[in-house]
Amino acid sequence: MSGIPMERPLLGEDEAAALSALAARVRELAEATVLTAVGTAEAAAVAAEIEALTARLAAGRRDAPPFVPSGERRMDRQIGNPVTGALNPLAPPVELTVGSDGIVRGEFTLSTVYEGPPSYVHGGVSAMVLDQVLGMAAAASGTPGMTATLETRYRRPTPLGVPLSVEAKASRVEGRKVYASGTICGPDGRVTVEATAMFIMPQRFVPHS
Ligand SMILES: CCCCCCCCCCCCCC(=O)SCCNC(=O)CCNC(=O)[C@H](O)C(C)(C)COP(=O)(O)OP(=O)(O)OC[C@H]1O[C@@H](n2cnc3c(N)ncnc32)[C@H](O)[C@@H]1OP(=O)(O)O
Repeated sequence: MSGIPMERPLLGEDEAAALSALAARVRELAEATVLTAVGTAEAAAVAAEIEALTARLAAGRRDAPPFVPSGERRMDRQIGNPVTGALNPLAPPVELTVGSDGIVRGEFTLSTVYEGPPSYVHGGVSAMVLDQVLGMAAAASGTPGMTATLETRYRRPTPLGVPLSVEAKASRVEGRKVYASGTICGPDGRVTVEATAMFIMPQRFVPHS
């Protein structure tokens, strides 16, 4: 069992917008931190200011990341998600849409905070993005589930700082199992990473089980 409660408070529109704007500033801070060359004294002074700002935010603390009321699909509500969540400074965030053809698509750019090999995206970050997008494709098929397997094939390096596209689709459903596949492409449209995955709806979530 997780130590984080399942029940979540729902954010209103104004609070979601304000906290998303805060997360955007923290994302900028993370990149500025990785790239800064201000010197040790200035870095120490900024660290002290950030410590004070963190204490201000922690003065009112929730037990778990909040949700927003869902749109058409329940999967839209996790605003703290590390891939798509506007509220999460660790998320790029990747904005995804689900087409009437069941294909989940998104465009995103990854900054230097996601660097693996110099000037390229970390392979684990690509896998995380694909896990999310394939998982949403599985959910869009009507059978959401937990990732049971995820296989990635890194065809060529994925560049940082340029627009990337990602898409995925569920290929088949077998009872509680859903199979999905997808790709990340560079700005030239060539595939950099391919993935296939299998998601399983836990027995406890099966209606009337
Ligand atoms: C659910 C709601 C989610 C909402 C999502 C919204 C979209 C957001 C997108 C989010 C995206 C991000 C998502 C994330 O990040 S999810 C986080 C990463 N994934 C996990 O933490 C999953 C951990 N594992 C489990 O919870 C359980 O093991 C699961 C749920 C996977 C199965 O436990 P369950 O008790 O249900 O299984 P069972 O024992 O009755 O077996 C049933 C069948 O499955 C077969 N099998 C089992 N495991 C595996 C395996 N690993 N590989 C291959 N096969 C496996 C098994 O042989 C059997 O086959 P058969 O004998 O019937 O042929």
